[in-house]
Amino acid sequence: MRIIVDANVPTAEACFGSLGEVVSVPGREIDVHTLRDADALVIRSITRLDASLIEAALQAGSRLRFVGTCTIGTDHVDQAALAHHGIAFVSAPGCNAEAVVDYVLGSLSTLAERQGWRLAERRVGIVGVGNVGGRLLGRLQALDIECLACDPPRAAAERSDGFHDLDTLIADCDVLCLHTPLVHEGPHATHHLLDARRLAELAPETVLLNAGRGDCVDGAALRQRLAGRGDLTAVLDVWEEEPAIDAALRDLAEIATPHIAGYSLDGKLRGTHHIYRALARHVGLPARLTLADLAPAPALPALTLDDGLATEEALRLCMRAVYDVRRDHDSLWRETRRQGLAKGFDACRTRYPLRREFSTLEVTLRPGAEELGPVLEGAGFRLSLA
Ligand SMILES: NC(=O)c1ccc[n+]([C@@H]2O[C@H](COP(=O)([O-])OP(=O)(O)OC[C@H]3O[C@@H](n4cnc5c(N)ncnc54)[C@H](O)[C@@H]3O)[C@@H](O)[C@H]2O)c1
Ligand SMILES: O=C(O)[C@H](O)[C@H](O)COP(=O)(O)O
Repeated sequence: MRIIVDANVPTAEACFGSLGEVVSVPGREIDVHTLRDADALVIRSITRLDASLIEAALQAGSRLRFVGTCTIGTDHVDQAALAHHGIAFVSAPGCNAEAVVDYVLGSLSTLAERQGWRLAERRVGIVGVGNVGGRLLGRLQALDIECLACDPPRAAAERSDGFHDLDTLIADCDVLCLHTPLVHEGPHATHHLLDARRLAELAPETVLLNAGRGDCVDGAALRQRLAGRGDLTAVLDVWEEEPAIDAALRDLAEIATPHIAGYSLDGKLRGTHHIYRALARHVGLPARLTLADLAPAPALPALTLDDGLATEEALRLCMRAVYDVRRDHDSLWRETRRQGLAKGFDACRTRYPLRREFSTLEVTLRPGAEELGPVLEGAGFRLSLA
């Protein structure tokens, strides 16, 4: 069996090598020629697998029977076209959700420090309360931060009154976090969910964070609002037209990163392992590797805190010890200037430094520092007492 795997999938050979011959190809270069000799395809979100590519590959003699994406998002794959041709499709729901939540907490904590406010004073609106948004809600509530949730599909399916509509979040929240999938059609379409009208309605000083998909926000309208009134703070991880992003919007965003919110090693390995198990099942072979076999021990497994740190200071210190979002902002800035927008954006992603999740760090509290426990645990760290 010939398995084409995106070159940005870690541990590909270790996992898929036991199931067949692995051919590594950069995700943006996977085309009809690559697929002609493929039995299985393992991708990430940058490979656009549309109906015309699938049909061209099959007409060229491809034996493709399985497609797996090691990602949460699936908008890059025409699932109906795959089903039409009897090709199995599997994605990895939730695989990097914890990493996205780490990114959001790290970004908010950085803004709070720069702009002189406290996280606990802000009301956060979460749009899209699935694997990512649901975990974010849980961690923010554990930090005693007031949250409003907006998820019309869930509200309808669960007949719950725990959800609010988007306009309520826009009117009542200081921070708006977008974690919606990209959906083009239907009653809950998300393309330009934040359009010019809604962007104009955001109150001055609002923080708008998008870690869902770039097309969920009208980028040109956001650019105009930021350039014109200059009274919003934007945190953007995802962009329209990736990798050729809007340079002016990059410059106006307070935190601008190259679609890496979910790029923890842990998240990538969960995605790879999920697809490895699915492909093994598909071909009737055993999947002997466990997730624990793939993940190395963290470089920073533990740290100890003494008495004397203010709560938000301690939180920021622990977060940055594991993951500092400012590094990704700086690298997007540097590489897109040095190499041009598209090349620089992709370079940041393909050469992404090893990043672990907050839960890989054990924080030991010395006597006198015990009161930091609930907040650190709420943020996702493991705790022990000295
Ligand atoms: N930036 C990154 O690195 C990164 C990483 C992972 C996922 N993502 C993106 O985030 C999206 C969400 O991830 P997830 O794991 O939470 O997915 P999920 O499918 O578990 O949850 C998505 C939620 O959004 C809700 N939703 C759908 N349409 C909506 C609308 N119009 N308004 C409000 N809510 C709506 C759904 O009901 C669902 O509960 C993914 O589809 C992916 O595109 C980005
Ligand atoms: O949907 C996802 O899981 C994320 O957006 C994913 O982390 C994006 O990374 P990529 O697939 O582009 O490498």
